[in-house]
Amino acid sequence: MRWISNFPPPSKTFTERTMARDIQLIRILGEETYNKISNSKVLLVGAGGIGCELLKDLLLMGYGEIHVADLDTIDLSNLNRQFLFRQKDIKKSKANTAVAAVALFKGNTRLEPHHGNIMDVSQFPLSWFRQFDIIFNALDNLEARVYVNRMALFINKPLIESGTTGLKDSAEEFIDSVVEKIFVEDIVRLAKIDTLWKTRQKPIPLNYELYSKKLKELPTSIISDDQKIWTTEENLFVLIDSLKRLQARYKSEGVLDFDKDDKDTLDFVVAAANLRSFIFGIETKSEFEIKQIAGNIIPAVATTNAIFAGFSSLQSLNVFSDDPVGNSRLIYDSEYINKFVTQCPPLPGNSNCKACGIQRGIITVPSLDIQLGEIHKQLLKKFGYSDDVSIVVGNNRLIYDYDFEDNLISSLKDLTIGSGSIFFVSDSDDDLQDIELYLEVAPQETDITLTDITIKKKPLKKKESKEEVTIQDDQMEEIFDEDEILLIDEPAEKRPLEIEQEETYSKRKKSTI
Ligand SMILES: Nc1ncnc2c1ncn2[C@@H]1O[C@H](COP(=O)(O)OP(=O)(O)OP(=O)(O)O)[C@@H](O)[C@H]1O
Ligand SMILES: [Zn+2]
Repeated sequence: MRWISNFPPPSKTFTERTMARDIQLIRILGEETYNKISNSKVLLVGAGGIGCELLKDLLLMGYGEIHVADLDTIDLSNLNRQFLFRQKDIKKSKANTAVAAVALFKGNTRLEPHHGNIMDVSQFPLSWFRQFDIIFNALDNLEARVYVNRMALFINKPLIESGTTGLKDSAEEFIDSVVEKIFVEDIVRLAKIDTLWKTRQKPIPLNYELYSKKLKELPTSIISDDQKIWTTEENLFVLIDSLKRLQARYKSEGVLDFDKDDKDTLDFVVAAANLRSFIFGIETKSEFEIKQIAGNIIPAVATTNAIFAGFSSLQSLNVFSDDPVGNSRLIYDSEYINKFVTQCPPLPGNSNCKACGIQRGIITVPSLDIQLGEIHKQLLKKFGYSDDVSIVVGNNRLIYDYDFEDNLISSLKDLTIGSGSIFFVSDSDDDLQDIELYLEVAPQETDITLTDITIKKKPLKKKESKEEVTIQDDQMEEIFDEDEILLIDEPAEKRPLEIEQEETYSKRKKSTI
């Protein structure tokens, strides 16, 4: 990137720094996009691993206003990757702390933290979401993700989604090379960096040759002794044995997740952790003790979070382009061993999908004294449904269908339906598409209003044929040139367990919203 060398040297004051950054941004983005970004207001949901990265990225891109929402407080276990937080911040609100932490480099951006659950309708009603031009998800659970996605669909705002999970799986083809790499080569390299060991004990690489000679003499019974603190050779023995067991299971079961109650995965974690402790002069522990610690492990990789937060922020540039949807890309880890990421165009909606297969709109009422019957009448009139519809509110609470008219004379208040309730209307004749409506109360209005949407006819059901989303091979491209980002320098071959990989991949495609 040549422009860096032309760029003025680091300046001292806040204003100087901010100005310098803006000049840099204009050079990169062009004045038009720069202006659009600096006049945009965005919402970041989640201030965890990805959220901290994303907040930094969005600030550096020069967004005009950023709101950060998170329900949680900071935990000790967050500090390894949620780099905006320090020890002194433990127990404080993530949203408030993240916003305070970036004050030094926030430039001209206005920031607002919100400590709360994004699914809390009283704190975050739909009308609150409307103020934003773009919404970024940096969440760790499906429920909240699906919820924010729905809100974005109700108000037709762009949502940029991101997520990462732990380490990539590899075939673990060669146990020896795994042990050599992790416990010998990497340690030799680390030990050479003198500055790291000024105040700490230097790690000692594992003498693999020496210990591996002793392995044959060991009884397999040690594996079941979870109270004993294993010796170094016992740990190596368990590591190799568990790797073999895991390898065998991988062939039939595919990718295995760590589970503290799964002996094979626990043995591997205990042995690997103890060997590492031995190398670094840390006290080793029994399997029983490690089981308790490892039960809380969060498999998160800081660099992966940083990379995907980067993609997420860059994707937002498409919002300002002339074809936001057409230019957007799904970016995910590559199936190829020497590529880090792959991209493809956004997947088309699936008419069987609860998230994207239905129409969404807003129903506005002047007050909660309105009777359900009036809403029912408006629904039929506006959308053309026959009388035979069913109306469900929230999580599966049926409030009306053809044979259940009792509630029509009740007010919304009496039915305990309030602002933020979601109505799901389906055509019992299966003729017209289903619709989901978000209820808003607007005292300034005099009548019930319904969003202008055209309800289409339902496609005729093919017999049990599920719609499948497939991506053409030529739609997928590798995102970078090989020499730009090459994490592992092996030829571009498919991994040996190609078939399992392919299956996991197609499952993922189908589950993408
Ligand atoms: N309903 C919700 N409302 C607001 N914030 C939420 C909600 N659900 C989850 N969060 C927040 O989302 C954040 C998710 O961050 P977390 O670090 O757990 O996952 P991540 O960003 O995917 O990164 P990592 O993979 O490093 O764990 C958490 O700080 C959590 O409090
Ligand atoms: Zn969908």
